[in-house]
Amino acid sequence: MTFSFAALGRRPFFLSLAILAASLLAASLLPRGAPRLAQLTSHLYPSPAIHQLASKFSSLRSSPLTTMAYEKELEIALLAVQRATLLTKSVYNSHSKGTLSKSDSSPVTIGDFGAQALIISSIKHAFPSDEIVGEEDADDLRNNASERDLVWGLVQAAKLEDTAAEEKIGGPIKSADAMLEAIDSGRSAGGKKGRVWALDPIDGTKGFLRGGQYAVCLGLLVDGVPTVGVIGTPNLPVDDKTPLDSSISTNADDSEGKGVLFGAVKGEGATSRPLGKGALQDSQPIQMAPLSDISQATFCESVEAGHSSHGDNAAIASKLGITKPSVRMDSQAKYGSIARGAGDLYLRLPVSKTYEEKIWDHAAGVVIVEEAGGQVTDAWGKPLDFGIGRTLKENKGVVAAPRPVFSTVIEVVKEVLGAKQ
Ligand SMILES: Nc1ncnc2c1ncn2[C@@H]1O[C@H](COP(=O)(O)OS(=O)(=O)O)[C@@H](OP(=O)(O)O)[C@H]1O
Ligand SMILES: [Mg+2]
Ligand SMILES: [Mg+2]
Ligand SMILES: [Mg+2]
Repeated sequence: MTFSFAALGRRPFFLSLAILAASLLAASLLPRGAPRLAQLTSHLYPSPAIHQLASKFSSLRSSPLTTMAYEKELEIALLAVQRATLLTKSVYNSHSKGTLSKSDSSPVTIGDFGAQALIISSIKHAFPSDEIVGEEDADDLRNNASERDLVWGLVQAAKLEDTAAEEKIGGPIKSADAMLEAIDSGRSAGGKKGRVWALDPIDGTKGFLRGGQYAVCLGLLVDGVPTVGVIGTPNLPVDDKTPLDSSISTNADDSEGKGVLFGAVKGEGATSRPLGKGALQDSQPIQMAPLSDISQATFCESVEAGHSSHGDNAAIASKLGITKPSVRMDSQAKYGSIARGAGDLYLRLPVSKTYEEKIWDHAAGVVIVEEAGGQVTDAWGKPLDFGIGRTLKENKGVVAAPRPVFSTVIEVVKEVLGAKQ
C-alpha cells in the first residue's frame, strides 16, 4: 500500500496554496504560532511534501530564545531528569542493581527508587503544590534497610555539575527519611483537575536489567491533558538521524556519543539535545520523518512479547506493505525515536484484555510525538484519557504515527483487531 497525494488533489490547488500561505503568515506574526504550523497543515493537507515544508518553517521559527508557555516547568523537568540519569547510569554500569520483585512480579531496582526520589524532590522544590503519580513507592525500602542504604548512597552522589542548575532543583535531599518521603509523594490518584506529574523513574526496567534501552520519563498533565514531556534516554545515539535497526537494543551502552534528552511543551514544539554535556540552548527542534510511502516505514515495538503483541504488530505491518523487520526497543525510547524521525511508527497492540496501561508509560512520550507532528491513540483509535487516574483504564494498546498517515495506519490496526473478535 502506498501513501499518495490523492487527498491533496481533492481540494483546488489555489485553495491549498492560500491556506498554506495564511498559516505561514499567522506563524510569522505570532511567535508561539510557528510550532503549531506543522500540525495545522498536516491536518488540512495530509501530504508529506507540505508537511516537510511546514516542519522546516516551524523549526526556523521555534527559537529557544522566545518566551513560551510552561517554560519553567520544562526547565525543571529537563534538569530533574538529567540529574536522575546520573544515578541510573551509575546503576546501569554496575553489576549490583539491587533488584526486587514487586507484587505484580515485575522488577524494581535501586535505580528506579533513586531516580524517583531525585525527580520528586526536584518537582516539590519548584512546584510544592503539584501532585505526582509516580510508578514506585517506598514500602520495600522501609522494610529493607540494606536496600534503603544503597539507594541513599546513590541519591547523595547524584549532583549536576552546574551548581546554579542543581540549586534550581533544590540541591541534595536532606536525609534518608526525606528520601523515603519524596518517593512516597508519588502516590497521587491522578485525575482530571489541576496539575499532575506522571513519573516513570526507569521505563523499561527489564531492558535496564538486560542491557538494553531504557528511559527516565516525566510528563505534566494539566486538567488531564499531557502538556509538558521530558524523556532521558542515556543509551540512544545523540545523532537524531542515526537509522534504527536491531543494534539499537544490542549495542545499548552510554559510551561517548550516546545519551539524548527529549523535551516538548504542548503547542511549542519538540526538541532533543545531548543528555550529558547539553545545556538548554543546545536543544534542536525535532520532527517526525515525512513518510511518502508507508511501505517504507520503520516500525518500533516492545522487546517483551508480554507487553505488546508481536504477532498482531507483524500482521499490521504486513497489511501496510512494510517489509523491513520491526525494531524492538524497550521503553519510551520508542516515542523519542519516532519523534526525531529515526523510526516512523510505534505499535503497541494489547496482549491482555484486562491489563490497564499506566499513565507514566505514555504521558511524556505522547507530548513529544504530538509536538513532532504525530498522533497517538489507543489501538481502537480512541484518544488516550490521562484524566481518569493512575491508569488509562479503557484505552487498550497504543498506536503512534505521523499525522499525515495516521488514519491509514489505524484503519489497518482496527481491521486486524476486529478480525480477532
Ligand atoms: N502486560 C503488559 N502489557 C503492557 N505493558 C506492560 C505489561 N506489563 C508491564 N507493562 C509495562 O510495560 C512497560 C515497559 O515498556 P515497553 O513495553 O515499551 O518495554 S519493553 O520493550 O517491553 O521492555 C513497563 O514499564 P516499567 O515497569 O517502567 O519498565 C510496564 O509498565
Ligand atoms: Mg514504564
Ligand atoms: Mg518504570
Ligand atoms: Mg515497572
